[in-house]
Amino acid sequence: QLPREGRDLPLLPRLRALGPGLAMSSATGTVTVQQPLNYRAGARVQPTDGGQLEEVFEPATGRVLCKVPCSGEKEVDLAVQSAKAAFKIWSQMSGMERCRVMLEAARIIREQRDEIATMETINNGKSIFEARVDIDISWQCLEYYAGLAGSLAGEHIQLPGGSFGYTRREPLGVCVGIGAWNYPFQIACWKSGPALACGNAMVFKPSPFTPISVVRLAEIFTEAGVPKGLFNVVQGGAATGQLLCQHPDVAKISFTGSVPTGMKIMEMAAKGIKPVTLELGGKSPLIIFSDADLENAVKGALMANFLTQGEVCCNGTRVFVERKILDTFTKEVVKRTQKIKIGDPLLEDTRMGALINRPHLNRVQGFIKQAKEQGAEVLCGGDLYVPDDPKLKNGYYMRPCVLGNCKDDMTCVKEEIFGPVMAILPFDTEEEVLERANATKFGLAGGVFTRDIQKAHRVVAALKAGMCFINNYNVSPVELPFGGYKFSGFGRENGRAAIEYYSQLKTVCVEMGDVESVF
Ligand SMILES: NC(=O)c1ccc[n+]([C@@H]2O[C@H](COP(=O)([O-])OP(=O)(O)OC[C@H]3O[C@@H](n4cnc5c(N)ncnc54)[C@H](O)[C@@H]3O)[C@@H](O)[C@H]2O)c1
Ligand SMILES: C[N+](C)(C)CCCC=O
Repeated sequence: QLPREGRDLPLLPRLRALGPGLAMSSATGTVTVQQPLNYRAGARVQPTDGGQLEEVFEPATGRVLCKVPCSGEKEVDLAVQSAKAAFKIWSQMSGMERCRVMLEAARIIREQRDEIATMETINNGKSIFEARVDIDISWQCLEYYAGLAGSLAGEHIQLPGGSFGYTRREPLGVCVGIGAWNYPFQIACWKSGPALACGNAMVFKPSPFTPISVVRLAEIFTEAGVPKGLFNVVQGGAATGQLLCQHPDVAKISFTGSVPTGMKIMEMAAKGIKPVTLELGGKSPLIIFSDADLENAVKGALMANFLTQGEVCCNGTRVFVERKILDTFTKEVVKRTQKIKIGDPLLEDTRMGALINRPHLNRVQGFIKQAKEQGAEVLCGGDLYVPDDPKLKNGYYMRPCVLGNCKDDMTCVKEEIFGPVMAILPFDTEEEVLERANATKFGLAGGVFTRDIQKAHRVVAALKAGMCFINNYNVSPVELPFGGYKFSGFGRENGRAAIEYYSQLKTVCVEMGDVESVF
């Protein structure tokens, strides 16, 4: 374990300290994590009151990477106090000063992209190919908000008699970020980017399944020059998350996770009148019209379903296909799905790694079993996959699955599976498909493939979803706001819109004449 602050160590020893060879040469099945994974006041620390130990797995092998103590009340309070102290300094800096520090953080992430991606792959199980993209999106996010930091401004409003008013966009204070396990590093950047740009401090709690990479982000912020304590990490599960949400000095909660947990977060936030951002689950529709470019539509359907082993909130898992092209489209989708290379996620040519853990893999398998019982036809995949490499035999792999003969009332069509399972549903008319696409409690995303430009815009305008794609799916430029309708949550991440959710507006009314009193 490293008692010293991360920033005092040169790069290579720091990477090695995470485990033998967690550098570019890391191989699946070789890493163990020894350093503390809490981060407070600019350094890795052991929690003062770390209770229950959570085992953290390497999904590719089923090995235990480390055991992480869950933070209790005292540690949570120390992290919040550390953030509070740093907030006093950071919130007084100009936007341009914050911009420079954040740009430096983005630069370091970019420079260390491969090492961070390796760490993410080892802990999450997604392919290294995808993890690198996640890290690219992460530094781009910090770069984007660094750029906005210097331009945050209020407005001046002229009033009668020379009086005037103006508005100031002010930070909220200590923001809490709570993350899911599918995009651990990226989620932390999507939250800390706008939060820090607006002048806030943050305490972040990653999922107990993926506690590792976000601590590296904390170190990078410190190296880049943020005040010590501006970005802290506490580890733990629901109990630690509750302590954070209920802490009286926390001004805002930004949550990414499931709908049931989102409801609990909102209840806790309501008791403290704290603003919340909720990035929740989905069961999004992808509509393929018969005039679509078939090649692009097929590629789009795979992008909409199989990134990160299907563990993606905005996945277009209900693929509505115009009946005229149902057979051609389905045949092609099945053919390409069967070709997806599954296996060791650190190998360059792997395109699907391992699911997050054994219980989740079993849950996904349960959905497939139920789909069959309800009359769906497994057109390909859905079974467990055991790689030839003996070190991977206890990993959490399955073959990506395409379901045919699906009906709207089947569980596999109604519920978020959060695994590599695509449901294909035929449709006949635009009106019908829109009705069916919107018949869900969720509203995170949606997509349409067509060559008819008017139809494309008409359809996305009618979709009740926060993030819509025309002729593509699951691309995520950081400039575009991302977030849900209905049970998929509210608030936005990315884009200028996120600034609204990490700042508050103060209005100042200035009298230039005498007071005209009514008394
Ligand atoms: N909309 C988005 O941007 C987005 C992105 C990624 C994942 N998700 C959703 O996340 C879900 C999968 O993630 P998950 O399984 O980690 O979700 P989850 O709700 O189980 O956990 C999310 C986080 O909340 C914490 N938590 C759990 N109970 C809590 C409580 N009572 N109080 C405070 N914190 C608590 C967990 O420890 C974890 O850090 C899926 O539904 C997926 O769609 C949404
Ligand atoms: C980067 N993606 C693919 C748009 C995923 C965003 C986060 C959702 O789980």
